[in-house]
Amino acid sequence: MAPRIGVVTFPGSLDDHDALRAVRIAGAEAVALWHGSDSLDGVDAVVLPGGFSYGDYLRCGAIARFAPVMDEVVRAAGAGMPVLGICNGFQILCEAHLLPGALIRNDVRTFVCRDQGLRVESVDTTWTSRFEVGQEIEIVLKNGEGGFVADAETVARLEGEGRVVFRYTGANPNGSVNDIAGICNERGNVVGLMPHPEHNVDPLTGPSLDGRPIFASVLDFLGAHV
Ligand SMILES: NC(=O)CC[C@H](N)C(=O)O
Repeated sequence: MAPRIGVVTFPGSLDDHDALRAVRIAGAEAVALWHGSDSLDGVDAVVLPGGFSYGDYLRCGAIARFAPVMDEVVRAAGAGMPVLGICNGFQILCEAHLLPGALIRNDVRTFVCRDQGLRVESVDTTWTSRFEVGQEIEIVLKNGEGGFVADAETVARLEGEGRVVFRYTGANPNGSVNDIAGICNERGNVVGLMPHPEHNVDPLTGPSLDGRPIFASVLDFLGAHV
């Protein structure tokens, strides 16, 4: 039986359908989950998609973090379930304290939308095992609040423990400390990144298929563990 991967829709989610599609393209069963639910419907992994949950009011992800479904996401993440937060999903993971640090307004003070070069820094996560360390990839970046910040001690710990998963290449697009584009938790089952791998899975829309290994990696993991 194919692993079941859930994608949570919050009011204001934008990229939930693309995430569901990316999951299907990878070969998993895609399960739509709802923010108001207190159940993860027995899924094997969860994606928090991009968008503008609750209209980005207060701060991106600050209200979504209190959605009923998040209690289950936090519990499942603690039990080792793979959880991926894409852009607004990354912001929600930080607000929920599943990942450290915060995402603040881009230093350029404008929304940034472009194809972004990234370097894969860690393949020791549930979502990146299919990449090579140092691999250069291209993934869509589109957000207004993508600047990753954390206190110096936290940044040093992330760097020292190999928990920086992706780094921007070329000019830093948003002021993220150390060019950080994505990080993981200590166990490597929770990953958050600002770029959108779910938009880079189809040759029709391109420009690359570099998002595919993210979803293939978790399928490898689930194939071995479910
Ligand atoms: N693409 C997104 O998920 C955007 C996230 C958030 N609304 C921002 O602008 O930063």
